[in-house]
Amino acid sequence: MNFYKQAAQILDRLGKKEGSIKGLTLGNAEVTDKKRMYAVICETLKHNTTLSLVLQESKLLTLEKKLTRSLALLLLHDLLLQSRGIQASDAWPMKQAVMRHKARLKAEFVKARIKVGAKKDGLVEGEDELLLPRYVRVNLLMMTPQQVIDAFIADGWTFLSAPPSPLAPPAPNTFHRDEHLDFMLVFPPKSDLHLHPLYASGVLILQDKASCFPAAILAPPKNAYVIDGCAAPGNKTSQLAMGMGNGGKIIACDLDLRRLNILKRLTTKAGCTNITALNTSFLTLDTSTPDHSKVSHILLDPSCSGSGIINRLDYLVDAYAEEQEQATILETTTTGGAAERAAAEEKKKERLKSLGEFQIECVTKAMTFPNVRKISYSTCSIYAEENEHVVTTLLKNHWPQWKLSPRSKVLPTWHRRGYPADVGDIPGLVSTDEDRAKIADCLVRAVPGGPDGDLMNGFFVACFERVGKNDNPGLSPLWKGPSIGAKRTHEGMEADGATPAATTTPAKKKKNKKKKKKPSALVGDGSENEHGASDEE
Ligand SMILES: C[S@@+](CC[C@H](N)C(=O)[O-])C[C@H]1O[C@@H](n2cnc3c(N)ncnc32)[C@H](O)[C@@H]1O
Repeated sequence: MNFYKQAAQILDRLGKKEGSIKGLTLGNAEVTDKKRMYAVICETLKHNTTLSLVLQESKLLTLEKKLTRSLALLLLHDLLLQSRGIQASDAWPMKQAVMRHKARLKAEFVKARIKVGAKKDGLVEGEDELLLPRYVRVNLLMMTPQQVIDAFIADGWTFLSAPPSPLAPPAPNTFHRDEHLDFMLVFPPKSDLHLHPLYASGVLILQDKASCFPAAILAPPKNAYVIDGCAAPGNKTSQLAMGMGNGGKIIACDLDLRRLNILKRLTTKAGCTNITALNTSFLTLDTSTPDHSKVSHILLDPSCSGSGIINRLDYLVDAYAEEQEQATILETTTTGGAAERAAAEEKKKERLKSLGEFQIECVTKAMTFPNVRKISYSTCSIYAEENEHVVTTLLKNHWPQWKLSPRSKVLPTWHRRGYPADVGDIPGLVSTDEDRAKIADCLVRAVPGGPDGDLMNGFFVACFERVGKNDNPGLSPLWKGPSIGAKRTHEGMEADGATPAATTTPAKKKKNKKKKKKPSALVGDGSENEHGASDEE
């Protein structure tokens, strides 16, 4: 069969979620040139936002009725993004159908690139991927950052004592430590470390910087009982185990058995020994079992739109499947006009609403564990519906039992915080711009891509703390001020012997106790809770 036709069939099947990219390409006996097929499918998905825009603006599918959407995307990909062009005979009618509009398609491509480059839907394609550094988490269960640095220097790499300023990825063959997370090293974009012996032995973990934020913020003490509620494939679980020095217990729960098996494999490779994997819904966990009733910390990273993720294939497939569905609605209606576009927009809104409801349900469930004190909630979404809106609803429903951890405990030196305009009103508690700014300051965001973004995936984290019997939840609007410009801290660095962000020295604690506590409303004040100890002890 013609290569493009077969590729189009594979895209259609991916759109219907009938298999994985690898399964339908590399694992497909009917595909002869498996490597080429895998590459074409991945690249077309990566550039799907731009190519779909070209398709829409050029009206190619209306002008050339024989072309299907998936075939057109593949041919556009090769025409517009490959120097060798479409690899098919000039006599092939489908190639002719595209080439007839070559000039228009190229013009639309230039426009689409500008639009998409300006972060359409938060997905930054193509070139932006090249700008992202390769972030490496050093697995402190196996080696210290300094040992890894020395190993790379011995391999001929140049170690930079500070990150480039202004913010940029390191130059080729140079690397540096991350300025916010001490266990993280930053390498040039596209550094392929998969064959490095330290990667093979589980010392190097290739994990985006933003994805390390939730476990660093939750920072459970070494002997804690912890649940990672939506855990697979397990990068955050293994980071938790690292921070706890393999002490205590982590219950890693995921609904998807295939993904949970990946978690088991990856956490074993990382030398984690305190993890119990459970293939079940977090929402149905019995909170009264002996183990579950000891749980003090919960990490929740539930399914989300993935709209902050730059070019990760599973998210690209999801986005493609959704777009296929919407495009089918538009193409099967006679007018293809405003009403259908509005319907498609409505559908997207409904999806975000239902994701938001699921996310709220997850955190609400977490709050029912009898001894849970701290919950980190995160998404890799750029949408307020899954981020600030979720936080507002949870605060509305659960204050004064739960409040937000203050900025001083939530990556205080990280500059990108929540968006005040997206924090909703809470009658009697949050109504002014000042209130919203204070809530937003407790939240962490990362803007995807670069150069205007944070050179990582888009991300969001909030941390909730249970208000203890002796804590005064306060009355609006008396939050304690944010600690902007606080000293550099070492979040999540317990295993390395460093002091986590919220830890105070015993002397300071005594002093703090004497001070009359300022009442705070929805934002915690960073002081001790009812258990009489900070989490990091
Ligand atoms: C964003 S991913 C988690 C990524 C993971 N935290 C990591 O860092 O590797 C969301 C996960 O939630 C799982 N999930 C969805 N609904 C769930 C539920 N009700 N209970 C447990 N897991 C669920 C999905 O299978 C998926 O693996």
